[in-house]
Amino acid sequence: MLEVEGIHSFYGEAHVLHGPSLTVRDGEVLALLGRNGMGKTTLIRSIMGLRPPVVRRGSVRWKGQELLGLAPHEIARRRIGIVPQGRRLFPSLTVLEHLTTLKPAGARHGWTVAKAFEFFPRLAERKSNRGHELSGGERQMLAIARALMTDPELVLMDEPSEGLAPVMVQHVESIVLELKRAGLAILLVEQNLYSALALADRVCVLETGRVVHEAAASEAGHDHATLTRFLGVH
Ligand SMILES: Nc1ncnc2c1ncn2[C@@H]1O[C@H](COP(=O)(O)OP(=O)(O)OP(=O)(O)O)[C@@H](O)[C@H]1O
Repeated sequence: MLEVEGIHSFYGEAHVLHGPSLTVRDGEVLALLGRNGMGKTTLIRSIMGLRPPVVRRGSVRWKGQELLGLAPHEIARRRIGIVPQGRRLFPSLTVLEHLTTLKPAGARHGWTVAKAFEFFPRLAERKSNRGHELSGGERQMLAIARALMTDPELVLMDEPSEGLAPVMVQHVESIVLELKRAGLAILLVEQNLYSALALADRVCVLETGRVVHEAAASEAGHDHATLTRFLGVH
């Protein structure tokens, strides 16, 4: 279980997160919603120990242990993976190289390269292609496959469907559901409300760095007044 409690994150003197708290339970998908600039990416980066921002107060506990103050690679070693906003791939590395940077090709346990290729057959076909040669959808699959190479129990996904064609958005949704079925917990930042409601067990709305609403996804779907108020959807 991940427990974020009252964290305050800053970019220089700009105070962006004003003490949001949330919990991601084992094996659940929690969708983090909110309009642009409300602090979703900042929250993901704060959990993963990425700088900037700087977290000045609060706590991020994973299985009861404090993560704040640890470096991102130490957090990854505790089995938290990240699919960052904008994918963050290396243009000159091949698909295979992206995966083997994190886990040797001969590894036999957990998410191996072979298992990733079975899960993403398209990546197997493109294994010798470099990052810059991949389509948007292939890049997103690679970003997800790379996160899986750390054998995570929790994956932080920052807008995995951003900029993808509708057919790829559906594909990414089916991947999220399959990972959930495989037992992973997922904290999913998602701009598309309907996608979030279809994938998540619970939703949490962030507004100017504060959690302003939390609900089961099944209830949130019927609560148009709240959604309109916080997200501007109709
Ligand atoms: N590196 C940075 N330096 C300074 N301010 C930043 C930086 N990154 C984000 N911010 C500011 O922090 C606030 C929250 O941004 P953040 O990217 O976390 O929002 P978001 O909810 O993820 O939005 P989006 O959907 O647009 O990514 C915004 O006001 C943004 O301008």
